[in-house]
Amino acid sequence: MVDTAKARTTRAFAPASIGNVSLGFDILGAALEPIDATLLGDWVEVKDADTFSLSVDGRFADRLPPGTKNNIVTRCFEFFQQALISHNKPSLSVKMHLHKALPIGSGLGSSASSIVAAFYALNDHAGRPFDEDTLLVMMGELEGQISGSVHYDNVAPSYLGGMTLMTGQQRTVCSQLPVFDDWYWVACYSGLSVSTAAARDILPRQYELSTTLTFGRQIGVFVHALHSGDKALAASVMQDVIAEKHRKTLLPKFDEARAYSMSQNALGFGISGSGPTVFAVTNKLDDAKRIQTWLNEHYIQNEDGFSHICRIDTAGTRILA
Ligand SMILES: Nc1ncnc2c1ncn2[C@@H]1O[C@H](COP(=O)(O)OP(=O)(O)OP(=O)(O)O)[C@@H](O)[C@H]1O
Ligand SMILES: N[C@@H](CCO)C(=O)O
Repeated sequence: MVDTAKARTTRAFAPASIGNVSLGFDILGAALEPIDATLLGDWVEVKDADTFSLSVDGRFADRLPPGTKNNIVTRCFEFFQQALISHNKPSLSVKMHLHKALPIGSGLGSSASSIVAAFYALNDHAGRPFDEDTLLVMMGELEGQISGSVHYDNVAPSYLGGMTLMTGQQRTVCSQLPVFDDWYWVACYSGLSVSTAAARDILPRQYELSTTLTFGRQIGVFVHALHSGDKALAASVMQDVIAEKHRKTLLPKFDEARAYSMSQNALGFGISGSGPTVFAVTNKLDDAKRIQTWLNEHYIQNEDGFSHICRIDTAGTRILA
């Protein structure tokens, strides 16, 4: 029996993220940190208890599928327990709580944020039996179960922070890239919900050779530009040749939002993950504020929508007091 007076609690926060970042479909992601210090992401608490339970709260908790079993956090717990058992480690006797701050199907890495916070909190509570790569592979597996395909471009930046490039390897699953700390990222969620699986289904199965050559060139040039500090060169290749023209049909006012942002000196503009959140990159706060105001007035479709001016979050998932 757990002595409730001595029950330990571990709480982890995992930030929102932009998957793809326009030029790196499925292989490039970035974590977001609002400049007004809003905690934009989910947090998960793990507490010693005799029997497992999951409670939820937060602005978007009522949009979660009903029932503990249907929440991805419960599946993370079951997966983690199984991993402990198969590595001959002591199993956990805990209950969990999810604070759901990110809207579901938003393009802000909502399921990834829950998954990453859950695994991080469980691992920390268990005395950190699993290393970074092992945890990341677990996170990718669970993200794949829920969105229909394994992609790390939300879980990796949310976990590790910064901008992450997936390597395709099981060890050193991703590399962290340098970021320009004077760039602002205006992220605007329209309030609609777009399922990642559906937004993947509308993409072509095959692409023209010229498109694949452009995709390869862009990612190579972008990584070089980040490492050499060439901001203009980096911005010049932030164009989506894979998903945008297909997915923007799901996003009312997308073309107008892009046109306005580019007219206000945006360095880049694109769909965050599978949408409907869009992002604009600027190097001046005034430009970011004008773009944010326009997006608030024209891109947001209902009362669920919101926007934030962000920097890249370099801390990633962290323990909350
Ligand atoms: N804790 C959770 N957080 C988010 N989605 C969850 C959670 N638990 C279960 N789900 C379900 O997982 C599915 C997630 O779908 P999807 O991958 O499209 O959304 P998402 O991860 O919120 O999207 P995005 O990455 O674009 O923010 C939804 O059907 C949702 O109901
Ligand atoms: N890379 C994924 C991210 C989903 O958030 C996609 O675009 O489908």
